[in-house]
Amino acid sequence: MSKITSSTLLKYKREGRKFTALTAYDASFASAFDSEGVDVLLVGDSLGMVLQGHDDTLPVSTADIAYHTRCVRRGIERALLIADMPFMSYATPEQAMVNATELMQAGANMVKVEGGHWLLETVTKLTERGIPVCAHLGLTPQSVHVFGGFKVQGRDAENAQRIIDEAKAMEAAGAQLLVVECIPAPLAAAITEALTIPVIGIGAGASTDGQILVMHDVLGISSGYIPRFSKNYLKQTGEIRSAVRAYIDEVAQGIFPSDEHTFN
Ligand SMILES: Nc1nc(=O)c2c([nH]1)NC[C@@H]1CN(c3ccc(C(=O)N[C@@H](CCC(=O)O)C(=O)O)cc3)CN21
Ligand SMILES: CC(C)C(=O)C(=O)O
Ligand SMILES: [Mg+2]
Repeated sequence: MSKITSSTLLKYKREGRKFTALTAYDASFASAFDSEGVDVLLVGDSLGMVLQGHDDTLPVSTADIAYHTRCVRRGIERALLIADMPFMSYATPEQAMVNATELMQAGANMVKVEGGHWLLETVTKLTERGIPVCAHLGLTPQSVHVFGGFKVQGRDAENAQRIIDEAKAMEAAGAQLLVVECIPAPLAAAITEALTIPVIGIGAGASTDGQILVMHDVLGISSGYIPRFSKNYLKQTGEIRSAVRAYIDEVAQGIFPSDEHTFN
């Protein structure tokens, strides 16, 4: 079984084959998701909320992400493994290089960073030095206190255009993947079409190249924030592996996300 790389995902995009991503934080879930065929696993800083019980992702450290990345790495045979860089761990290019190195050496294949124009130099420097980067635009949860809540982004024309410009600039700077979170579906569709690199959506409609969800939402065990765009697949299947297969199948067939999981 050949490993998924950024080239594989680029090929999927060209072929119009939708791919699936899930968060994972330990070896057992990672192995189950990987063996059922999830293409991308993310050690998300969402672990600050779903594992640690915080109200946001800001308390998460690079050491936390590195620990869970080492755990998830041991459960993977096929999937691409992305590690989130936590809040303030990439505030300068120098900090980014030190902390991204820690995550790559913990077993990540790629690191993910939240932000737009201010982050371009960092994306270029990481990529030049051999660290693949996934960019993250739209609702970037590390900025929740700037946004004033977990709110849909890019609703007005000016902000929508800024996000499109930032997406193109991220690709030009060397980003190999892009996550767009909580933006109107037409905006996500425009970004997906404008970029060569694959775009993964969460709360961004059905037109992106791939979909990602937080595993606790898919398995119906989140408390507190349960985003409207997520779907509990355990409820309809009753078994974890079947739930994951249902998620993969619905993404592949374009059934998920439907209108009820989409902002317009
Ligand atoms: N369990 C879980 N699932 C996630 O998807 C997730 C996390 N945790 N933690 C980190 C971030 C935070 N995220 C969130 C959390 C809440 C909303 C939310 O409540 N959104 C409103 C939209 C409000 C509006 O219309 O502007 C919603 O109804 O979904 C969205 C993203 C996404 N990520
Ligand atoms: C929701 C995804 C994209 C994420 O960044 C996380 O889980 O931290
Ligand atoms: Mg994250």
